[in-house]
Amino acid sequence: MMDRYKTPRTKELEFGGPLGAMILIFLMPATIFYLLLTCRTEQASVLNFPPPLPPLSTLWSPHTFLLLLAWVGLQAALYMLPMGKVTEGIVLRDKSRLQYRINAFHAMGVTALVVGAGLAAGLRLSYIYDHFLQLAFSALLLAFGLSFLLYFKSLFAPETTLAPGGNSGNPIYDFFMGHELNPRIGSFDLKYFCELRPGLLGWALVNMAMLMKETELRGSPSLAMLLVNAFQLLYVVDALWNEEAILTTMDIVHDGFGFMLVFGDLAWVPFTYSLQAYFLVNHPQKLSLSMAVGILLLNGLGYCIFRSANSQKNTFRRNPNDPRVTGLKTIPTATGRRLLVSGWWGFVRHPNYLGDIIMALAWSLPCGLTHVLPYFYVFYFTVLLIHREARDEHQCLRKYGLAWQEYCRRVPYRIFPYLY
Ligand SMILES: NC(=O)C1=CN([C@@H]2O[C@H](COP(=O)(O)OP(=O)(O)OC[C@H]3O[C@@H](n4cnc5c(N)ncnc54)[C@H](OP(=O)(O)O)[C@@H]3O)[C@@H](O)[C@H]2O)C=CC1
Ligand SMILES: CC(C)=CCC[C@@H](C)[C@H]1CC=C2C3=C(CC[C@@]21C)[C@@]1(C)CC[C@H](O)C(C)(C)[C@@H]1CC3
Repeated sequence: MMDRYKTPRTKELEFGGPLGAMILIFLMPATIFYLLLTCRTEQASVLNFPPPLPPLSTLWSPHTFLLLLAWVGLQAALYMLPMGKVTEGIVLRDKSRLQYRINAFHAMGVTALVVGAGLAAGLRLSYIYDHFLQLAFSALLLAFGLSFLLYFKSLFAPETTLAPGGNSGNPIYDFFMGHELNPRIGSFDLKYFCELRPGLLGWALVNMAMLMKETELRGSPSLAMLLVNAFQLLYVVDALWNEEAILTTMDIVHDGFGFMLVFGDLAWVPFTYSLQAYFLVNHPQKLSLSMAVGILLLNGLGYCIFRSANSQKNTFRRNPNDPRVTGLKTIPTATGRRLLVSGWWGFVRHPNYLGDIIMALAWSLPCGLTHVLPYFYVFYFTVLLIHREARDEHQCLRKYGLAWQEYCRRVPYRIFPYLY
């Protein structure tokens, strides 16, 4: 009976299959250290050979590792507190639905109070800047450790609970993509927890630490640093406020919880997304008021597109009869669900990605035009979203068939109008 709910073998492998997965398992950590080490040099030039990696005895610090564990522990404790509502995820293969607690925004409020109290008591956040490489190394160890434990756990998981994207039978590929879809310890959902809390809040905390360090060095924070902090904090707050929307993303619905997401959430996000702020500590930039206003407007434009496109689709998916979306044109599909073909989703096929990429540019511009390094996020993110868009199109074509082809005919551009 349960056999028909078994997750089928993953046939179409992504990221270049096991070899691609193996390369990424080495490349992702190497990229973090390359970026951080280059950023610490005076020239911060991508043309120079990167400085050598410090010896392991310098990178490993039990103190920073314990601090990292304490941070993740605090977030885990806040996740378990019975505050906020409980909601249901999408219907799973075996027709069940998992329950999720929606309290990331509350967790952020409590975290802000804890950090605020710490600062009042003399806590030096600039410790994070001073021990940035050690912290990144600790996060790397934590991510590898958790990924191995998750893969081991998945070997004993029922076949109905495996991830459609990470059940190839190749251990390296499945370790990377994630073998189990929603690994849980009791009601504690590890993927859902990691996706938003320790990494995203960690990113905001790292940015604030960079601002504190700059203030210690120069007496006051620069306009560029304030803009980077404000823009990225808005993005983090937005993600936590709209926590429920994450339950329908590819990461939660399709991808397992393996190295890609574990490392992405716990190490990649806090240590590469904060690169602009890290760069500004040692490479101060003069920003005129008119430039700052221009960048502010660009970020506002990106954010408006990102937020209204995401909200339009989420509102439509939750209730197609909601008055905010009833005026929009749609295409019926064989699944009974409809596709929007006007409004933001009639402009390009991924308007939310367009808004996100515009914001990415606004986050790097405060770092000036003299260095390429702080633009890493723009390059990486454009590649990530182009690849993600192709993965999503593939899944939508499978799901909606002819209706998807009709949508592509009526809305020909994927992300950038008239370009791509
Ligand atoms: N900062 C970061 O590092 C990252 C940020 N992001 C951001 O996360 C957000 C979510 O992105 P992501 O999860 O990739 O995907 P999307 O929110 O774009 O969701 C894609 C899904 O939307 C539905 N859909 C697509 N077209 C239509 C349409 N015309 N009408 C109605 N429904 C449609 C389909 O699912 P269905 O039909 O089943 O509902 C499709 O699978 C984005 O804003 C993205 O920019 C993403 C990755 C990394
Ligand atoms: C190959 C490689 C570099 C993989 C790592 C990718 C991950 C870093 C990203 C995959 C999807 C993500 C999402 C967010 C952060 C980055 C990762 C984990 C996200 C939490 C950022 C905030 C957004 O508002 C979001 C909640 C929509 C988003 C979800 C996807």
